[in-house]
Amino acid sequence: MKNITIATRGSKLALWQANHIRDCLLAQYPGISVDLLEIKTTGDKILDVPLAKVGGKGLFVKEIEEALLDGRADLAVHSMKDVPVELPESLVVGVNPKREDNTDTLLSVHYGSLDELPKGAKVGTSSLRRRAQLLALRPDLEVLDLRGNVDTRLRKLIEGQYDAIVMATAGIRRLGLSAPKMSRLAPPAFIPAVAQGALGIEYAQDGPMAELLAFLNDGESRITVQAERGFLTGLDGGCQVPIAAHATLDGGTVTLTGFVCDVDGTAPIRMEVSGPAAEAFDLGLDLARRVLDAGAREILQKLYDEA
Ligand SMILES: NCc1[nH]cc(CCC(=O)O)c1CC(=O)O
Repeated sequence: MKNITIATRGSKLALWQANHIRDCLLAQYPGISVDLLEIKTTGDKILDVPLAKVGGKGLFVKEIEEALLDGRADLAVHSMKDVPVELPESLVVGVNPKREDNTDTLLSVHYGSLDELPKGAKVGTSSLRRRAQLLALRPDLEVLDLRGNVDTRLRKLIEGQYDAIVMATAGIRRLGLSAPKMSRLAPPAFIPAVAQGALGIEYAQDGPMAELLAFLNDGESRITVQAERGFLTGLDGGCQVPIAAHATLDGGTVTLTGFVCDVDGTAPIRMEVSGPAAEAFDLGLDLARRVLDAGAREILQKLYDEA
């Protein structure tokens, strides 16, 4: 193939990620050309409603998958965190490039850590997972909605609408963003979202992309993402519920921590499992079953009924 088209969202982060993969392709295959096709997704259009209330899975990928299915694009670069567990039948996310730091970061103008925030401080995030874990650690905080692209969120912080905001460390690093004070919110106290920090490349299963893109896959990233997505699959959860997971790989053994709690941070359920890397996805499914039996079933049912 001489010309390759990458479908991507138009946000700064999405464009950085698509351009990163474009650069990798150009370096690997001198002489090819790579174009970006920018696509506006439902998630990009609905900016005034908290994501948890918009509902539905795959808000950031559906229109992009349509471009893959009708041949307008050859591949799509996604934040793996935004990719639902169910894909259209003929498409696969067959490649996970090397993963960035998967933690969250607290950004603030005045406060260098969660402990330093004054009583009742306003913290911005629209993620139920971040909200719940913030409240579990600091029940006094006032957690407020915060939508928009990564740079919009940072602007709202600097303007003084919030005492602090929480964003994925990966997005901050990729865009080279900073705030006067930054501190990492990391496991075991603060568990990341499933697949946070990972990219996923989606393409038609039967086409030439699998072979062409194979060099971009990172084995360790693929395995940790598989374990975490197994957990998400077993919980039948989208990003609209407080679900968190964190996998690590040591030799051939993957260790997965799974976490579910109520939206106010109460009734936390945290469990861990270890097993062979080759069974990463099934380990995640197993852990989900155990977490459901330990009380997560009631928590999630309540949230889905309200949605
Ligand atoms: N839902 C938006 C989204 N999807 C992926 C990232 C961050 C980058 C990543 O996790 O790879 C973000 C922004 C954020 O959560 O702060």
